[in-house]
Amino acid sequence: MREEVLRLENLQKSFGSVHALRNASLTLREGEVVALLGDNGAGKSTLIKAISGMFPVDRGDIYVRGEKASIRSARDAMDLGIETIHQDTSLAPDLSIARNLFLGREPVTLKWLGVFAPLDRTVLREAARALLRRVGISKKLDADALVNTLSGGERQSIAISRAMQFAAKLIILDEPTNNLGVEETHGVLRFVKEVREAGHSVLLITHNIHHVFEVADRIVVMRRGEIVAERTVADTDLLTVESLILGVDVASLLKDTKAH
Ligand SMILES: Nc1ncnc2c1ncn2[C@@H]1O[C@H](COP(=O)(O)OP(=O)(O)OP(=O)(O)O)[C@@H](O)[C@H]1O
Repeated sequence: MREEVLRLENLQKSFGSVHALRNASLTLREGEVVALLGDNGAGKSTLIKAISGMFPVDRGDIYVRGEKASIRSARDAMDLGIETIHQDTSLAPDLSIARNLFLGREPVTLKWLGVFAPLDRTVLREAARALLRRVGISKKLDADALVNTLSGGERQSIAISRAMQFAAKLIILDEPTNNLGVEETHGVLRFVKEVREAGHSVLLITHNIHHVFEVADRIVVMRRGEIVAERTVADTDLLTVESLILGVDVASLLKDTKAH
């Protein structure tokens, strides 16, 4: 069996009287794309915020590659190889696309005697162009353009490209194709597949079930803070997944609607 990348054991989180997470347990393995599904308010964002260090859980444990982890900040999560792209993702608006893609990890040139130059703009620009080509957004975007000149969808593509380029083990994508055009959406889905082939894992939150069937290996469904079902994509179908999300038998609902 493949190596375990992340294991959540009985996570609980309440906001006042709202139980956003109730004993949520989940395991993700190397090279696996898991789609986290659920209706509005099911607890998906709360779960990924707990994994990405945005707030602590009230109870429960998180294990990363078999070791119990204490994730108290986004930095802790990144140091453990977990990168999260949130819906309201933040880039540095006054810097270029190229700078944003490599923020904090700018390529350096090895000078003779082993001295590193602080930032090689030529290498940076070329690496940025190659990355934009891979995501399929190179036609429209110039690596030197400032991020504050981009649309919301374009910014999302840049943030996703950055995470996919650098994430060590696990990438969490929160509604990654929201606001994206057709070409950008295909670029992101293709990139998710590539990331899996390279042995990384992806936790994908989306309301688009068609995307789930295109890229995910496994589906995990949440309702009212609980994980209520897990299925491999190969062993399920659209109607079953919709029924699990809503907690009703969608097939018989459709039959009843036709009968009336
Ligand atoms: N900071 C907060 N303060 C109070 N309640 C919160 C907070 N964050 C989430 N909740 C509540 O916790 C529950 C789960 O919310 P969460 O955002 O995790 O759901 P979700 O599955 O991500 O929903 P959506 O698909 O609409 O984004 C909801 O009832 C929500 O109102």
